[in-house]
Amino acid sequence: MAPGLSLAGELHRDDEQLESRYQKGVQYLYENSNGIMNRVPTKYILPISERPNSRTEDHCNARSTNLNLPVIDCAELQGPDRSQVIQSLAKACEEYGFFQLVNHGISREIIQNMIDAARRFFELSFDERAKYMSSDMFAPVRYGTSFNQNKDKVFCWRDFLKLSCTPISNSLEYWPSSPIDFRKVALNYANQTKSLYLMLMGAILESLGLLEEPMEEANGNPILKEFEDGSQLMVLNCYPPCPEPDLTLGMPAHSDYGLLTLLLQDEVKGLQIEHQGNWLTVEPVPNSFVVNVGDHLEIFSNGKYKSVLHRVLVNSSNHRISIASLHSLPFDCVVRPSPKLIDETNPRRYKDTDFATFLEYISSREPKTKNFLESRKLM
Ligand SMILES: O=C(O)CCC(=O)C(=O)O
Ligand SMILES: [Fe+2]
Repeated sequence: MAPGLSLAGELHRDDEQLESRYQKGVQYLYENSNGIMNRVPTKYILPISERPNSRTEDHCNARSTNLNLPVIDCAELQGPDRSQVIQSLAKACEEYGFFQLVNHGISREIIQNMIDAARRFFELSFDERAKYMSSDMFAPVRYGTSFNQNKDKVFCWRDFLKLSCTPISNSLEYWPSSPIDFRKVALNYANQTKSLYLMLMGAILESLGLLEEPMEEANGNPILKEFEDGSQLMVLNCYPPCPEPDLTLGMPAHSDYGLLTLLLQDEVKGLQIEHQGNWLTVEPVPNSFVVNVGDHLEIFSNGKYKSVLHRVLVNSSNHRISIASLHSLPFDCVVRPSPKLIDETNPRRYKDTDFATFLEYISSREPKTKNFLESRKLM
């Protein structure tokens, strides 16, 4: 065989080997580096214009600028004099698309147990984690890496475990059985976040003027049948230390697809949101949730509430864990602007959409193209 051909063959094989290594995720890379990974592999290096500190992007980066999000106090939301906090909620959803939720009633223990269970899952051996790898978007459990590992040309520095909770009774038996208490802890956490979401959704509907009666306070939850039957997906994110954090991202800029996301982050910062043309870092507040408006709520509110772009930075010294709980209507439901929010001065701004259209969009999309929401806009 001609030497050139043999060399090409070798290179090809090397590329394949590397590729299959990257498919195993960044925690795998980290674990197998023996603590000496000085450079980030080329696979994770973003073009200059997309790096965290790029100023050539439309947005100027503000890595050192921290943001204290508007704070919504759940105790006030459930108290007798709610009008003030309902107004603050509306303002936060319009201006930031994000808020910090405090006094939410989920105990410190449940929160800490969930973060610990997630951390311990990502510390399991690779073979144990790999049992949950799947490219099926409908799998009740899915372990993977990057954003869309079958499409991304450049990978991001993140591994994830997605747990479908719709309905939990059908999914639970597929969730990881290791660490030993994982299912119990995640189930408890999923149920608690669902109740919290329903309470918040009641307040959001009220803030949009869409509830005939104020929220029922009998058991603290509104009666919102179609929301109760809605979908819930939990995403456990793991961002290991990265040797060159300025060259890559934990998650690229994206918006979340559902109505609301309830995000728990540990004490390590990394989440940035786009606000008035800047990337601002959200300060972690212990025992609170970061809540954000998703694409479906922007559509449902006919553009009044904003589904805002956010991304995640990585760092060279600390692991970061976050847990996102994404809530929406049932998968077979059509999401459309609420008819009560459409009139002559406020024409309909979005097309109807459903979950199948969304899945089709993300599985066919080229990385970095405009987000899904843009494709639903009428003007
Ligand atoms: O890790 C974070 O802080 C954000 C995660 C996120 O945006 C997501 O899971 O959609
Ligand atoms: Fe997100």
